[in-house]
Amino acid sequence: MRTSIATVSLSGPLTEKLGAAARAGFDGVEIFENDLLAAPIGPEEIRARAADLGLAIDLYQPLRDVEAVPEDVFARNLRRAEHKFRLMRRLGADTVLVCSSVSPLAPDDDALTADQLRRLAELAAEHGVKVAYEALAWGRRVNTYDHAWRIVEAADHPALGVCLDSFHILAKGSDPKGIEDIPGGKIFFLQLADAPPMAMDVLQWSRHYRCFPGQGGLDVAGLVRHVLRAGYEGPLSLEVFNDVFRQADAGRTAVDAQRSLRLLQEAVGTDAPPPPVVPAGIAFAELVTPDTEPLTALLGALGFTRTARHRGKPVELWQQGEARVLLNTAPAEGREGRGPELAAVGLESPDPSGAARRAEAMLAPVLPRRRAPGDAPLDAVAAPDGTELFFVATDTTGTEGWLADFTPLGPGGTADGGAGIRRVDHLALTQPWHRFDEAALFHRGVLGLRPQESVDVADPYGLLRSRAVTSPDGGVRIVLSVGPAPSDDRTAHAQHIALATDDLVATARRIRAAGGRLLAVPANYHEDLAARFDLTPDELETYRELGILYDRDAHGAFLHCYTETVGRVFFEVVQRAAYRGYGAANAPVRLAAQHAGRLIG
Ligand SMILES: O=C(O)c1ccc(O)c(O)c1
Ligand SMILES: [Mg+2]
Repeated sequence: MRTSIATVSLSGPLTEKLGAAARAGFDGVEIFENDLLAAPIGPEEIRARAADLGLAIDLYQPLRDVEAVPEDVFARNLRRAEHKFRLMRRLGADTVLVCSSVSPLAPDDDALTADQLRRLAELAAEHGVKVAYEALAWGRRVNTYDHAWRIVEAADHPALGVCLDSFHILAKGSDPKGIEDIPGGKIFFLQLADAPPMAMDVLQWSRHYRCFPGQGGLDVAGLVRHVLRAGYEGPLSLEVFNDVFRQADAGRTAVDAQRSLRLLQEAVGTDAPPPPVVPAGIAFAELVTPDTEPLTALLGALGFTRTARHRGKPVELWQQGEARVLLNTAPAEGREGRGPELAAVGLESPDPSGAARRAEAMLAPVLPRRRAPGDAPLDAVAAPDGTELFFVATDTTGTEGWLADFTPLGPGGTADGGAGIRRVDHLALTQPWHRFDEAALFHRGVLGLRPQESVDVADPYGLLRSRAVTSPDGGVRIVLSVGPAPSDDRTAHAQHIALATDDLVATARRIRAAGGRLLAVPANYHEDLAARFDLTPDELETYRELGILYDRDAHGAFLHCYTETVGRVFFEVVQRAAYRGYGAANAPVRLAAQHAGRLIG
C-alpha cells in the first residue's frame, strides 16, 4: 500500500522533512499548516519540490472549529476555508482534514453539524478538493469515529468523508470493529499512531507521547485490518506528535517510521518481506580497546583463556565455555581517546544470509564487509546505538564459520573449567536518549526478538528506563536501556556483558582468588534481603561478603554480582535457573554502588 507521513512527525524545516520522507521510501506526506506557513518558499515551489522527490501531498491539515457553530461564525469559517481550498489547488493537495470542533460554542445539534459540513463540502467540490472529517478524542461533542461517520452519512455529499485516526479511536477505547460498517469509499484518509500505555489526559497523551505503530501498546494492526475489510484504498499515513521525534534527526526518524509501516503491513498481510530469522545465541561480544591490558587482567580473573588470534587483524579471542569475548585493538575512527567499549556482537544465526535479507528489507543499515580476501563472509548491520551486529553461522567448525579466521593458540588454548562460566546470559546496551523506541522496534523487526515490558529504575543521578528484547527460548537476551547522560565521572551506564554460571558463589570466590575485584554492595541491602526472602544467615553472610545480589520471581531465584568498570564496560555474573528477569529490583542499589565505586578486595 502507499505510505505517507505527516510533516509534524519529523524535525526541521519543511524542505528537510520532505527530503527525509522521500529518502526513507514514503510515497506521500500530510502537510501541516504551520510547516507551510513557516516555509520560505511558496505553495507552487513546495509542490514542485515534493514532485521532484516523488512525493504526493496526500493531505493538508488541519481546519479547526469550522463546523457546529452559530451561522454568522460559520459564514466567516467558509470564507477562511475557501482561502485554504485555493491554496490547496496551488499545492496540489486534494484532501483537507477537518478536526471535530473543540469550541465551547458548539451547539448540541448533529443536524446543524451535518448541514454545515455539507455546505463546506459543496464549496470544496467547487474547488476540486475533498473534506475528510476526523473526530478528535477531545472533540467538544463529536469525539468518536462512529459519531463522525453518522454526521458524514447524514450530510451525504460526495466530497465529504471521514478521516480515521488510530490514536483517537483506540485511546478512547472505541471498538474498531464498527469501522467495517463504513463504506470504504467514504473513508477518505487513515492516520496511524501508537502510544505507550499511560493514564493521563488524552489531549496531552496525544500531543506529546504518540509513537510509531509497534512502539506503544495500542492494537494498531488490528484496527488496520478492520479498515482494510471496509474497503479502504488510500495510504497508510503516520501522524505522530512526539516530543522526542521533534528533536531527533529527521532522516533517522523517517526510517524508523517506514520500518514501523513495513512491520505493520507484514502483520496485516499487505506485504510479505523476507521472514525474520531469529538468532539462536550470542556467538561473541567484541570489545574495542586502545590496549588490551586492563581487560586481559579482568578476563583472566573471570576465568577466560586467550584461545586464538585473528589471522589478519589485531583481534584476540578469549573464551570460557560457550562465552566468547573478542578484544580488538585496531584503531577505530571516531573512537580516539576513548576507553574500552562494546562495539560489536556476533549473533548465531540458523541462516545468516536470510537474516541479512530480512535486515535489509527492514531498513537496517547494512555495513560494508570488513574482511580481507580469504576471511569468512560476514554480514553485519548497525543497530540504532551504533553496535555492529554480525550474523554468523551456528556451526562454527566449518571453513565458512567465523572461527576459521582465527588461529588457535596452542593446545592449552581450549577453554575448560575456568571460573565456571558457561555462556553469555545477556548483553546490556545503553541507547542514545532519542533512540530508545526505535531500538526496541529495530530489534523486533530486524532480528525477530520480542520486546518485554519497559521498567523504570532509579539511578542516584536520574531515571533509567530499560527494556529487554529476547528470543523465545532465551538464547539471545539484550537489555536496552536509556538513562541520564553519561559523564566522565559517572560510568554506571556503561554497557555490560552478563555471563552465566551454575554456581555463582563458587564463581565469585574463584574470581576473587584470581585477583578480580567485585562491586561492594552496602550491608543495608543484605539486611533488607533477610526481610524480603527466606534466606539462611549463612547464605546472607556469603552474599554480603561477595557482593551478591538476589531476586526471585514465580519461576525461580536469581543471583548476580558485578565486576569493576573498565572504560565503558563491566561484567555481570549471573546464576539463573528458570528466573525470567534481570534483577531490576536490585538495579537502584547496583547503580548507586557503581557510582560509589567501592570494590571488594
Ligand atoms: O492535536 C491536534 O490538534 C490534532 C490535529 C490534527 C489531527 O489529525 C490530530 O489527530 C490531532
Ligand atoms: Mg489525526
